Amino acid sequence: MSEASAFRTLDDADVASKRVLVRVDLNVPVDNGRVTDDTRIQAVLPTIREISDKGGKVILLAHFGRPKGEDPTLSLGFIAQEVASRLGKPVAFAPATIGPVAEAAVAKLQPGDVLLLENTRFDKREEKNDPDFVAALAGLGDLYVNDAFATAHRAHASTEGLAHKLPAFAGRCMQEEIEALAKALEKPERPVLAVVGGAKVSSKLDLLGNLVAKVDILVIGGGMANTFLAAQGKDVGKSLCEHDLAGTALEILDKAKAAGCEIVLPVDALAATEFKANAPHRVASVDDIKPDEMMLDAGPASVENVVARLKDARTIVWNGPFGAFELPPFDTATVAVARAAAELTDAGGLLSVAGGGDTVAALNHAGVADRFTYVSTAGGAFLEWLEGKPLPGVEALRR
Ligand SMILES: Nc1ncnc2c1ncn2[C@@H]1O[C@H](COP(=O)(O)OP(=O)(O)OP(=O)(O)O)[C@@H](O)[C@H]1O
Ligand SMILES: O=C(O)[C@H](O)COP(=O)(O)O
Repeated sequence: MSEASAFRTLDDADVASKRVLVRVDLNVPVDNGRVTDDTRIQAVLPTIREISDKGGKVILLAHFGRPKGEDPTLSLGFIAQEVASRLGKPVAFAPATIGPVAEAAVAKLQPGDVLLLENTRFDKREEKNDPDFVAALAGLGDLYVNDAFATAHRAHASTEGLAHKLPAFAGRCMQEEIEALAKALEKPERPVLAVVGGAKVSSKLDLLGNLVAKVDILVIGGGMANTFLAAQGKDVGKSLCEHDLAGTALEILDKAKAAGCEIVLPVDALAATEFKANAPHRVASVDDIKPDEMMLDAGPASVENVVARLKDARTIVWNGPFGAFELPPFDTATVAVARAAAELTDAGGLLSVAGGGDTVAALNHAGVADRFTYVSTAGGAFLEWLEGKPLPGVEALRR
């Protein structure tokens, strides 16, 4: 039995005229109210279309960012239009997740209609998987479809709790992700090189402890690398860094040593005093960062180190960019490593899998996403899957 057939899918769901709560990941990169990479939106269109075409009433549930309570800057209102224009049909928006406003919006739906509810994380009970909040969400639907593989590592009300309250099914994106990742990485050829970078240091650092037992080389980049460099006693100036997590970083280095996993940290950086595109910058050794400087990208010697390791690797798994790639020239390291991985993949010597909202945006920016063996919508969830951890959102869907 394939991994995906362990789940009920849309093939098993009778959606006609039903109110179908569909959890999607619309946590897309945005700049000035504009979606800069729509991969996650495109990924959920097949599920929305299929339910709508079969006469179901589609009620989309999604989060955006990490709000602490209601936060108008993190409203999903503008995303409804973004989904509608790609779907080719209207998507209504309710400025509430539960309660009378949401109920009224659901009551208006005709078969085939699509509605997006407000950011699920505006209610603190979402992340606590609170039974009352789950019940309130469940009251809005007859069926539940989870199409948010990228959020499946969270045991939240809309990603896990609902699956126990309503008949639950995997959406097409969820199904494809589970199958494709299992196929690509079931028995990865070694050496396996993992790249973990990006900005979500506190939520991803812990899992590196397990990852070092699974991969041969772990390349650490972005804000994650700064945290390790600081833990080693280096002055990282004003760089993105979680100083409190120095102890965890050192433990991970010990675990890597014990597991025989090589850790590759940056040796140089593009250092700047302003966080903006084209900020004046210099190439600096990681031992020579001034107190007012930020390491906004890995430097050329670091890139050379990574590319050299990559040439010997047979598999690369990648989440998190090397730098603030949205702001040129701090995209240089990410683009260089992405292109090197794409070339080695084209040449047939490397299997390349990458994932994450911003990571995919970075690969698209480098023009190489379609040359990778597989690109997942998921970042944190992809890393936890790699670690071998059961993902609560996936587990709750098992038959
Ligand atoms: N050195 C750095 N300093 C500041 N920001 C950085 C640095 N390196 C990377 N970043 C930022 O990290 C962000 C991406 O990190 P993140 O961990 O969210 O990756 P992701 O691929 O979106 O994964 P996920 O899907 O789990 O969110 C980008 O916005 C980028 O600007
Ligand atoms: O971007 C992601 O990785 C997912 O949307 C999950 O977001 P979170 O890390 O804020 O839970």
